[in-house]
This record gives sequence, C-alpha cells and structure tokens, in this order.
Amino acid sequence: MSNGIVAFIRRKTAMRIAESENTPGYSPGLDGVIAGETALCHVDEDEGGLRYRGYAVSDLADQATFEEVAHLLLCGTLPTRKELKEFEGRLAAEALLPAPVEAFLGMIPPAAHPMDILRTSVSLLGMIETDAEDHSHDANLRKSIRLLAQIPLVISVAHGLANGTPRMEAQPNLTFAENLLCLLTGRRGGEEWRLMAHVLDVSLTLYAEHEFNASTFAARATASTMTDLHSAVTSAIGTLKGPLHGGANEAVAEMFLEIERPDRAEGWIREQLGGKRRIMGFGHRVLKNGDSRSAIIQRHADRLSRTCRDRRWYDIALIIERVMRQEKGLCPNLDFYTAVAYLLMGIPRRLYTPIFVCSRITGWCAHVIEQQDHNRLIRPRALYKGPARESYVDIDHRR
Ligand SMILES: CC(=O)SCCNC(=O)CCNC(=O)[C@H](O)C(C)(C)COP(=O)(O)OP(=O)(O)OC[C@H]1O[C@@H](n2cnc3c(N)ncnc32)[C@H](O)[C@@H]1OP(=O)(O)O
Ligand SMILES: O=C([O-])CC(=O)C(=O)O
Repeated sequence: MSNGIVAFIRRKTAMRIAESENTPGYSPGLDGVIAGETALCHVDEDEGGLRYRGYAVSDLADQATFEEVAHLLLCGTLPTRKELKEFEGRLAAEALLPAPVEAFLGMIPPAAHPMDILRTSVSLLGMIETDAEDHSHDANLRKSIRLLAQIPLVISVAHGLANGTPRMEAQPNLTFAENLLCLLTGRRGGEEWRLMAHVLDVSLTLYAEHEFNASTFAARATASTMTDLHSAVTSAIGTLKGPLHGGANEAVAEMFLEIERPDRAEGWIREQLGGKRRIMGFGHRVLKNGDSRSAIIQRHADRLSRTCRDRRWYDIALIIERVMRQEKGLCPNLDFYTAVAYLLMGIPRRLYTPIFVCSRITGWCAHVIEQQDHNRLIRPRALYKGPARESYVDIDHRR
C-alpha cells in the first residue's frame, strides 16, 4: 500500500474516532435509548403504572387470571370464555415433555442450577421442535403456547429428580398457578393453599411483560436475525438469570434467610451499605420513582403473612425498605416483596427465577412474534475506544 493511501486511511480513522466521541445519542448501557417499537406494553415512569396492550396491570392483577393475561399478550386480546377454554385446553394438551428432554433431565448433577437446566432444556426442545424453522406468525404462536405449557414441567421434573421427591403431574382441573404451586411444592388443597395460589397467580401477571428489559431485548436481538423462537428464548433465559435482572428474586430470599430475624435487619443492611454493596430488590433502570408492581405484590405478601401467621419475612422487608429509602432514596422493585410471598409459599429459593421464566415466557414470545412479523435486523453501533492504529509486528519480534 502506498504511503499516500496509508496517510489517507489514518486521517479517515482519526476523523471517525473524533466524530464518534461526540456522537449524539450515545448512552452507556443504552440508558434512555429508544431501541424499537412495541404494541405490547407501556412502562410509565411517573407512577402512572404499567399497561399490557392498553390494560392497567393493576386491573389485570386484581381481576384476570394469568391464563387471560397470557392470551392477551400472545394472541392479542383478552379472551372470551370460549377462547379461554380453548387456550386452557391447548395448554393442557401441550403439557408433555419429549423423551430426549426426559433423558437429559435424568442425567443432570443434583447441584446444577435450575436456570441452567431450563436454558439447556429450552435449547434441546428447540432442537427437536418440528416447527423450528417456520417463523410465520401462526407457527411462532404454536411454539410459544407449547413452551408456556412445557416450562413448568421441566422445572418440576428437574427439581424432583435433584431432591428425590415423587414426580408431580399437571392436573387439567387446576389453573396454571395452582398447578405450578403443586408442581413446585408438592402441596395442594386448603384455604391457605388457595390464597397462596392466588398470590402466585398475581405474581405471574406482574412478571409477564416489561417492555425492553435486558432479557426481552436479548430475545428480540436474537429473533431479529430470523433464527428460531427457541434460540431467542434460550438467549433470554441466560440473560434473565443474572442478579441485576431476574436473578434478584432469589438473591433477595438469600438476604432474608441470612438476616433471619427482624431485630437483625437494620444493622445488617447498614453494614452492607457501609461496604458499598448493592441491596438486591432495590432500584430500577427506568422506574426511578418506584415500581408500581411492588405495591401490588406487597399488599398480597402482607395478607399472606397474616394468613400464615408468619410475619418474620414481611417485617424484615419493611425495615430494609425504610433504611433503603432513608439512606439511598431507592424504592423496592417487583423482586423484593415477591421473595417474601414465595418464602411464605415454601417454594425452594432456587426456583424463584425459574418461576419468573414461567411467566415472562409470554412477554418474550410475544416480542419474538412482533419482531419477526415486522423484522429489521437489530445491529447498533459501538463507540470505539481502542488505539487508533498499531503497526503489525511479526510474531518473532513481539514483546
Ligand atoms: C424484575 C427486575 O429485573 S428489576 C431489577 C432487579 N435487580 C435488582 O434488584 C438488583 C439491584 N439493583 C441494581 O443493581 C440496580 O438498581 C439496577 C441494575 C437494577 C439498575 O441500575 P442502573 O439504572 O444502572 O443504576 P446504577 O447502577 O447506575 O445505580 C445508580 C446509583 O444507585 C446505586 N444503586 C442502584 N441500585 C442499588 C441497590 N440495589 N443497592 C444499593 N445501591 C444501588 C448505585 O450504586 C449507584 O450509586 P453511585 O451513583 O453512588 O455509584
Ligand atoms: O424493566 C427492567 O429493566 C427490569 C424489570 O423490571 C422487568 O424485566 O420486569
């Protein structure tokens, strides 16, 4: 290459770097960046609350079942009675695990984390999915409903095998939340249990969808290459697992268990804050004035604590919330009081983030369908921060 061309390339490179440093709209962590369009969900930052396809989540949590919410997100409307019956029938019919997934679950070391098992199982389900390469709206919807039915079974079978507990089967006469509670705890029946199933149902509605959160964005970016739906969900599960996102609900429960008693809560939190550690279940990238979902699940966690006559976790939570507001001005997010509710239900804490998956699968799949119905490849740019140029050094002369 001539010296003139090299000088030209260097000048252009230097110009590009100077330009990119002043790039308008660059925002670390994509904070505040509008990265796409959706008709699925509106996140109102100013306490107006959250809406799924226009419906206030507070109304859905109070009045609809999770199955109705799943139908709303996946099929586009709140179902009529007839549509709901059909949807529930499809879920019941799809609640089966193919033999290769059963075989895989039988080989897993008991210490494996349920989120890792779930991620790999969904990937395996994708490998044996007959519709895998059909990205049409109808095929994607069929695959979404199948996954919604299969995911609770994967979690339950893997948990049973790891703990040597009897295998539980989904019952067609129970709701999605009742079945899930039964599959995860082995318990069924009674007044207290019915309340637990109701609170679990509410938490599933609250977890179902939240716009361009990290896992949904991962699902959409993956789907935008026109790969298969299971690949997008596999990306999403891996992304949800992290403690800054869905993994926080398990981490909150760990914190409660470590604190143990309300009289230890304040000292414990102040010590963590003194050590500049993050308190799980607080803060949010978008909802800086509070997460409207938190107040809803808090109300249910309070009622469940009173009914179960076990206020320990709720009282610890109240103290932590007070200190966090005072010291950091931070509000609890959805994961905080959800952990109180799940502890009271007796659900093993490693299953909390998998429960999030049981619900968010609806939002992820609805986003994958929306993305692939109107696809444009998601491929943003990066601000280059490396050296402007290096001269190539032969391997024998490198130091
Ligand atoms: C369903 C969900 O996924 S909800 C989110 C669940 N995740 C959690 O609960 C994990 C704990 N929370 C967090 O780590 C953060 O609040 C996040 C990741 C959720 C949001 O983070 P961001 O919007 O990037 O905020 P950022 O990380 O810039 O924090 C801003 C400031 O608040 C502090 N902060 C934020 N969250 C917390 C927290 N939970 N505990 C203590 N301090 C916190 C940060 O240390 C930072 O302080 P500094 O400016 O003195 O350094
Ligand atoms: O929106 C986010 O970044 C995280 C969140 O609350 C969710 O996924 O429900």
